[in-house]
Amino acid sequence: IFSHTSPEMWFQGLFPPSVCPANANVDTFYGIMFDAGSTGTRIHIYTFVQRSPDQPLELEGEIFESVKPGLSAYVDQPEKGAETVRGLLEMAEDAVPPSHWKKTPVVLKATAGLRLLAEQKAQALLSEVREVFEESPFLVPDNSVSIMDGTYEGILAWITVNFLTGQLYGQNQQTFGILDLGGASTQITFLPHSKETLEQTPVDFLASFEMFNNTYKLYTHSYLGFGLKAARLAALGALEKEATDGHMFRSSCLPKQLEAEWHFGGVKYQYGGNREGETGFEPCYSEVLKVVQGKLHQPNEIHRRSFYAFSYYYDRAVDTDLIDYEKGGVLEVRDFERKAKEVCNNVDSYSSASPFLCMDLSYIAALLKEGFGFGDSTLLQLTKKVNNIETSWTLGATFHLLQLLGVSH
Ligand SMILES: Nc1nc2c(ncn2[C@@H]2O[C@H](COP(=O)(O)OP(=O)(O)O)[C@@H](O)[C@H]2O)c(=O)[nH]1
Ligand SMILES: [Ca+2]
Repeated sequence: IFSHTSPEMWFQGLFPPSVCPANANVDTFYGIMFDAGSTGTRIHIYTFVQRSPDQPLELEGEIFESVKPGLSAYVDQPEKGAETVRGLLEMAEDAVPPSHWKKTPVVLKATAGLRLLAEQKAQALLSEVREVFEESPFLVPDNSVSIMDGTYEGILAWITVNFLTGQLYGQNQQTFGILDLGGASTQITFLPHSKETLEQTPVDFLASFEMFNNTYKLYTHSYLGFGLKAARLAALGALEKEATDGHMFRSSCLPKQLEAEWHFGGVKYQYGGNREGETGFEPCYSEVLKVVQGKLHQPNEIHRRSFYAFSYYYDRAVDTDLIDYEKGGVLEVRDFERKAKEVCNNVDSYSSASPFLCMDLSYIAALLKEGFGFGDSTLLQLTKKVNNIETSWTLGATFHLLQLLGVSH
């Protein structure tokens, strides 16, 4: 069982852990979780304290660092890919005191970028990372380097957000759903309240999960190929074509005169604007609509649940001043469409930002409305951090890991 650091412990941050008066009699634990995402690799080093054996572990803080590109960009240089992990792991040697190295578990979970690679190439990358782990001074549990099932990606992010917002313990539990938009896949997860949802949902969209002495039966799904960057390729038609070399993929979502190239998942793509044809919101929206229309399950109950949205939902909302980078904010689904219109109908005045801004916003609007079936006025809480901890599946995964290792229960 876990709980938040209590407010009266505010003074802890002022002292190094070893001399902090509050730490005189407490045990400190660390957990290292790597997120090998499609666009980058990130290390999350969590610190937990246990004040006495019969008290729950408390999450004390997080150290976070990241590198780009992700492991999948090293598809043909697995050793070089693993070196990026080694660099981040060296940071952990500074963050965790040497006396704790041997009992601090280190785990890496890869998501959609590696799911999309040929099995053999993905395994070669993972086995190089495994070697880096074995050479480190940390505890390497069985199966510590793997590709995570998409179902867990959603569940664990749901655990993180609901833990950080205090919904998993105490009275008045009112859980939030989560929307995660990665580079290569996207997840939707919520706790259904209505019997209809449970009855009308295909079984592979429901998953039971045990955490903090509770069993949660969640609606969750990870859509592979529906992440923001994968959707760009789908909208450009670059996924249907076998040979991408030398071919110019054009879209009405891009600035008319643009011609450029882009590397994703180890492949080079050339793309450009619709020199002769139409541009602007209308044609762009119908392009991105084709990517999502009729392809996603639409649970009715989402109209009555509240959702937290992060990752690319957050990043694009920041890019277009819909929310503040530090504070995040609350948006309606229609705000993304409104912004998409504004940007797409004036692409040239936004060309200093990413040339994909119009396409990305249009895709987000289409995904929310036509993909998941959200209403225009559904409220989304855009959040990057809660209590200074990243809203990422990695925290949920670390809880799960410590539970498995018997550090907590
Ligand atoms: N809040 C938050 N966002 C993150 C973190 N790590 C990655 N992201 C976001 O995740 C998005 C990229 O998705 P990625 O994980 O690379 O692709 P995936 O493999 O398809 O999930 C970007 O919007 C990043 O800003 C994190 O620790 N915290
Ligand atoms: Ca991710």
